[in-house]
Amino acid sequence: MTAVVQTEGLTKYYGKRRGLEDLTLEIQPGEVFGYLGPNGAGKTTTIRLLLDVIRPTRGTVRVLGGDPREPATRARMGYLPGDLVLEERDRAIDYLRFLGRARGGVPAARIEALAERFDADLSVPMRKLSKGNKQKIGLIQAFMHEPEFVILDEPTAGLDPLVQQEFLALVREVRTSGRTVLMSSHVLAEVENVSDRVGIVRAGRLVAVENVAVLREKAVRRVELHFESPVPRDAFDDLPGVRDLRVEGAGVSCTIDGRPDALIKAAARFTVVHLVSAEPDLEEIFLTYYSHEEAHHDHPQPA
Ligand SMILES: Nc1ncnc2c1ncn2[C@@H]1O[C@H](COP(=O)(O)OP(=O)(O)OP(=O)(O)O)[C@@H](O)[C@H]1O
Repeated sequence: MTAVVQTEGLTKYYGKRRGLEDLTLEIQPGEVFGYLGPNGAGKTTTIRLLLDVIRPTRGTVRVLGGDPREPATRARMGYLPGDLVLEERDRAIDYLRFLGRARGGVPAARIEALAERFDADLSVPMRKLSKGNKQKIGLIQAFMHEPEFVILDEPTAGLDPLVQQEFLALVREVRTSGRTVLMSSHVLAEVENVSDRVGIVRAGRLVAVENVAVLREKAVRRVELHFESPVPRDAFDDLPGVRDLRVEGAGVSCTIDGRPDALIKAAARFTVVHLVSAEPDLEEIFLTYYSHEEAHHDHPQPA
């Protein structure tokens, strides 16, 4: 199977300023890859290299098995830029039809169906659209020619929650059809529900690539259980992965590292009336990666 993205030692300097350093990454067909990092980390630089908007200082990049410089490769891709600029005088519908023709013909019904999903008004001049409504036009043009590989730079910026849900549903459909998505964000919550893997970039370097399922399993979560009648503390003492245990009457609360299996089995001996489990906070895991990286770079050990 040919990788959709394959980079080796990909590096970009803007003069002396580092944009991206030594990125080696593969993304496989049918994957949704979340690309995360704080402002200035190098996300947009990576995306522009994949699209041949800028050229690498060194290293190699292949996209869909080809050279991103080839128009034939570009034609198989969809792209939502982070700094979307739209021709202000045009109506959105005219702009989308124009792009559709330039891309070899996109059925009008497909444009209309996407507009309906995103509740986008295509009939007004684009200068009259709010930021969120402009972003919808950007998303429609990124998906409407059904590209094999969609690259989205901060796609959910400015979208209201309902439209965000619709967008995530569309990304899942694209994956189901075997196509591939790369989406960047500086907010983990925006990508974790839809991504198969997440790459974390910081200060121009890829710090970690993790399977989202693995991240979730590693994650720390807070759990509260309420029972029908008071439970003995020793039933919950020394369970693997359980810490910060508090038992007060019929209530038990604790923090779980990894799997909740031992706690669930201990609790199952009593009658559980209520259970609350806070979503794992993946931000904390990322902070762990970040601080390792910092320790490595900023405080080198003497040889
Ligand atoms: N055209 C440019 N000229 C000079 N430096 C640049 C240029 N574009 C990016 N940089 C620098 O490269 C580094 C990475 O920037 P990049 O835009 O790739 O980050 P990002 O992760 O996309 O951040 P953001 O979320 O803020 O868009 C930053 O230090 C930035 O200042």
